[in-house]
Amino acid sequence: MIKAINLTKKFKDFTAVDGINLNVSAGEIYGFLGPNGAGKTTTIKMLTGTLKPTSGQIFIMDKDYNNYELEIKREIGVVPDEPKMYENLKGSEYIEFVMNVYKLNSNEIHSRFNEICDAFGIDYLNDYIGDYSHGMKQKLMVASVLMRKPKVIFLDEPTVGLDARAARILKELLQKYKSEGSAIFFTTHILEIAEKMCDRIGIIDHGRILAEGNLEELRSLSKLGNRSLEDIFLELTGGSEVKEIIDEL
Ligand SMILES: Nc1ncnc2c1ncn2[C@@H]1O[C@H](COP(=O)(O)OP(=O)(O)OP(=O)(O)O)[C@@H](O)[C@H]1O
Repeated sequence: MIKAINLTKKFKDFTAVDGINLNVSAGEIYGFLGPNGAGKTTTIKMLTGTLKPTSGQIFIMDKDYNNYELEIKREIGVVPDEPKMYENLKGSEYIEFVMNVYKLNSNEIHSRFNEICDAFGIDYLNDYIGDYSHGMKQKLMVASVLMRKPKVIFLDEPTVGLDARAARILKELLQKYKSEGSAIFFTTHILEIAEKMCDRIGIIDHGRILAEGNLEELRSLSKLGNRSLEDIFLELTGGSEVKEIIDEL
């Protein structure tokens, strides 16, 4: 469902993403981990068509971005790291706008949207988005994407700003969509979430994928043996000296 071949992004002479390959299937949750500045958001922006790759190819549902950009954008769901929404619209007007853009008018979509709002406790649709907190915007953004039940869903650090209940609901919803065949690609800094939710995990640093696989496969790559994802992550990304740094403080 999501395929990237030799994907590269350079900003002038700095290479932010360096020839990565990705393959995410239907019914799979793929977690993309990496330290700050590793290249996660740049990758997601390329996969979702908001940033043009310097080189490489992207296929979404077997369609090449170069030939089917609009069709792909119509099909995918994207929850960006910052919920950018029209601040001068009310929540209800924003949802009407999204429904018009995507030409959605079925009872099914309306009732799914209402169910997601109930689950998240979104009871502020009559207020202006400009007055929402980050978490309130994030929940509305997630609802506006998931109501469409996209077959391919990208989320950039989706739980940031969500309270524990909303984060739990989001995790459950993603599991449900996965079980119904969606391919889900998300970035996170919360290793516990990746450990619990992902079928496969890719660890990126300095624009390159250092390791990829399920937890067992990542463990077998680690010199440390049967360790947590946090240990593996720190070992691979050069953070294993953390303890020594703390000890010296
Ligand atoms: N438009 C840009 N122009 C120049 N450099 C950029 C641009 N966008 C990103 N970069 C650089 O590319 C690198 C990767 O950035 P990116 O935002 O993809 O990292 P990230 O893994 O998402 O980090 P974080 O976890 O901190 O969000 C960083 O060094 C960043 O400064």
